[in-house]
Amino acid sequence: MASFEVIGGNKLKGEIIPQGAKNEALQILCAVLLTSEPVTISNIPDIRDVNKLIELLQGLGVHVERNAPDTYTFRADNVDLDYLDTEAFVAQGRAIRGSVMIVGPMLARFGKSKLPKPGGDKIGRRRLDTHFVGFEKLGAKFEYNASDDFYSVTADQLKGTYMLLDEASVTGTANILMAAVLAEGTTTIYNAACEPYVQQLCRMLNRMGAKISGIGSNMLIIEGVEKLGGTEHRMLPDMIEIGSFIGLAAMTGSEITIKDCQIPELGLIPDTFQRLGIKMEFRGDDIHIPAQDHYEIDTYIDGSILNISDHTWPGLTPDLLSVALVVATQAKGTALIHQKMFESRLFFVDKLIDMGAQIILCDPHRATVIGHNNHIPLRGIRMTSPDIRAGVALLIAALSAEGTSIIDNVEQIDRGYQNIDGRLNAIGAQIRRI
Ligand SMILES: CC(=O)N[C@H]1[C@@H](OP(=O)(O)OP(=O)(O)OC[C@H]2O[C@@H](n3ccc(=O)[nH]c3=O)[C@H](O)[C@@H]2O)O[C@H](CO)[C@@H](O)[C@@H]1O
Ligand SMILES: C=C(OP(=O)(O)O)C(=O)O
Repeated sequence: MASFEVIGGNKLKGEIIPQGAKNEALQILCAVLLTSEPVTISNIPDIRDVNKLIELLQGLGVHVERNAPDTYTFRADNVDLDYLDTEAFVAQGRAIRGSVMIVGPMLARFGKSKLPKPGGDKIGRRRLDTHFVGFEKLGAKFEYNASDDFYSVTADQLKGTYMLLDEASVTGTANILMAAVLAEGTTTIYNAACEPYVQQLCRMLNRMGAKISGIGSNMLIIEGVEKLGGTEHRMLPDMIEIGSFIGLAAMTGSEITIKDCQIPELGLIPDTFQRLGIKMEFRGDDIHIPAQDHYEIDTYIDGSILNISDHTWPGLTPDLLSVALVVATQAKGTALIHQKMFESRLFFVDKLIDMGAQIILCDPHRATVIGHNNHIPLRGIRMTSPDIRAGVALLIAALSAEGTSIIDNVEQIDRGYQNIDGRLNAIGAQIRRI
């Protein structure tokens, strides 16, 4: 297990370019299984979860060519279904959450797929019912083997239908959509997730020959087609990384310009950090955060305490609440952080409390943060990164803290942030990988 030694208290200064979006990449990479023709994808982040998914695709027989550091061409013209029965596949499937999205494309194109319980963050219950109920509605036969946690689906020919999802699952919507594009007839997915990740997938599938309408809404209508062809696709910048950099700039009092953010795709993210008191300027498509010694949390019109909570898109993504929470610890004022979706994502606050933050963990979903207004700096300590976003929140805390911190288990951060130590050191951070 690798660790970061972080010397805190430095102000950072400079420009940073966000990586391509992790959660979009996991969907888009699975979609290459839908065609035998070449698909070229650019702005692919070089991070653990994405590289693991690329290895899984290679195991399945997908031909992978790296044209540039962030650009690959994939050709799924010789997929090996027997690979689904190998130990290597089981290990790869269990390692990441994104592996679940091979099921829809494999089912649609080859009539069968299976998967062990996928990995990903241990942040609470992460059920897959929405995915498999959706496949069943399209006519697939589903089996679950509880002894080895294996999910299997088979179908001769999927048939389009109307379905109302029990929840607007992000990966569930992507998975069902990728099955429906090759089904016979029309599928309507109501209560569909509509994150930019899903919108990007829809646009890519349409370029491959799919007929999807309702993109960006919670009702997707898909007219099935017989086959799909190759295409080119470019990933959006990672909105979670952009939010993390905004939080980092505020906590360390740094002046940072985040380049090429595709600001219209960020939804409520800039607004949320502005409500925490962070000043920012939109310069073309860049976000400039000036150095700020103090920032003050907004209140509601009636003076009551600001509540930052997650919601399905276009609400605030749950993946940024850990960063919002850490930012609030040095703001002037009080905020309630309410993580509605996941029940184990706020426990990392005990480390922030050890660092000197004033936080009351009200219950597994809610924490009240009383900001120090930068009068009392956090103290460097030794801590472990429990999940990807808590990991980055602790890194931000350590960079702002007085003294040295050690963060263990940084593989969790590497799952989603490309060369984070190198990129932050280039603008003045002191992070050593040990
Ligand atoms: C690889 C990937 O893309 N991972 C993202 C994806 O995970 P993933 O697709 O696994 O998450 P889901 O959207 O399925 O659901 C996330 C959690 O929220 C709950 N839920 C979901 C929808 C809803 O309307 N109500 C509700 O309570 C679910 O029960 C679950 O506990 O979306 C999550 C929610 O944005 C993000 O945190 C993950 O980073
Ligand atoms: C929860 C996340 O990832 P995953 O779904 O891959 O575990 C995340 O990206 O914050």
